[in-house]
Amino acid sequence: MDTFVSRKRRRVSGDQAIIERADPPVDDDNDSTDFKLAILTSLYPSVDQQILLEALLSADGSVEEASKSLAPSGLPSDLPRPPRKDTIGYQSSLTSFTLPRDSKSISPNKKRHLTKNGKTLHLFAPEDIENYTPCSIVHNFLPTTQADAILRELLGEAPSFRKATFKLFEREVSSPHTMAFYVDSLEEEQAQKTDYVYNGSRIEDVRRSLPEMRRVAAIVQDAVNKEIQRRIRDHYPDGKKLKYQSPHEWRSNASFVNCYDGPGENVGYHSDQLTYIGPRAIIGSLSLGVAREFRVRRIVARDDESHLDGGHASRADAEGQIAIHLPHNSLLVMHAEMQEEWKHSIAPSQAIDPHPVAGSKRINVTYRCYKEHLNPQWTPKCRCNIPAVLRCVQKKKENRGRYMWMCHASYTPGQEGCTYFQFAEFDDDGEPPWAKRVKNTAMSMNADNLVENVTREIA
Ligand SMILES: O=C(O)CCC(=O)C(=O)O
Ligand SMILES: [Fe+2]
Repeated sequence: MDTFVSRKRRRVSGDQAIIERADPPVDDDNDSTDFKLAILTSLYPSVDQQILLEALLSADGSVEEASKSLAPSGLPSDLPRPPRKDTIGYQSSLTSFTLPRDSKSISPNKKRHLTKNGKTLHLFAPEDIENYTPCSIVHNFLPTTQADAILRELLGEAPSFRKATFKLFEREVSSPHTMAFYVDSLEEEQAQKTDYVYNGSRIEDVRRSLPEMRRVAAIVQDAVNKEIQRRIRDHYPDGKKLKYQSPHEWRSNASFVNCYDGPGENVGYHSDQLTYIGPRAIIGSLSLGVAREFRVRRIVARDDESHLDGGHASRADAEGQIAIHLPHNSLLVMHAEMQEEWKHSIAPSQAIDPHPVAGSKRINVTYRCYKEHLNPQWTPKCRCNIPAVLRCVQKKKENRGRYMWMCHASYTPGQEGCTYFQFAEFDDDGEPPWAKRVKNTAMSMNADNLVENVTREIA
């Protein structure tokens, strides 16, 4: 699972070599509100995020105080509770929203605030979603029987899913939902267990993709490649792929499967980790079972006031929270501009409509394309001798969009690490300087295998 919380990084003083600066020009305050909210969410999974946020604000940002105010009765009595709506088929907080007639051609990159007074814009129609967010959606994606088949297959797995845990100042905190990680081959399974590092630790429970997951992966792959081409043609400047976006076919070779059991389970605002999927990554995300709300919001640099419209708009309006309704059997494609420029979450809900097969559960499969040249055997290691994490500067205007390799501990709460930092270089196709070497090695290994097989056959 990706890091879905962040924290204030420790600052270390003193001169350092350029490649190991203690104070990289990055996101020093990296969304501490999101982080605090994630802690509160993990402590009070069934309490609405809005209520948690109110508690946090009333407590001047102190998680401890906010937690105290929430603890005795479960809910502070003077906090507003969002109204309950009993709309059939939708999460309760979803409301219909009519966009202006001329809205179709507005690119999501245009600086126009769609949300006002911090309100959430709710989108349902595919054309609105692709025009106003970095995502596109395909409803009724699989034949009905196949959607049910993969849902049943994964519901069979879900009881053994685990919450992602992370250490926070000597305390273990867990994500308010469960998940598991799947890869296609035995070789990949072994490499994942021994080489790959996520939030500073290795994943012990790496699973092999199940038969229906594999069949669906092939369909997802075709659909994602089509959606990528359509996006490039219809939405990107001059109909060209973005800088750092891969020109190669998108291939699904790993997936995280998430399970949200009941309305309270959720995942806080985050961007997916780029370490193994690279810059301008694309993710295919299949939703099954209970319909839930996927929220996205733009990342606004902390020192960038330009979005604030001369003081007339708030930061919340500049971030522009948008809710995308994800019904059963829908494929959401997170396009190349998503992870670097936007954050996403699954919001806790007040009420859900039970699904005939899944009951109270939503299952989500995020199909990912792990890059061979980002296998940890090739990427930089920090001074703790752990593969460095790849991050993109999001919150500081000055270096926004630049990539960097850094010690994982800088972003893992409660963990001590080193101060390793290095700007990451990629060519226009998102390939690091060592990519050619990786290709040559792979080619010579294939040639060796071929010779070995032929020799064996002759003998
Ligand atoms: O459940 C979802 O739709 C999103 C999950 C997610 O963001 C993730 O796995 O990184
Ligand atoms: Fe994610």
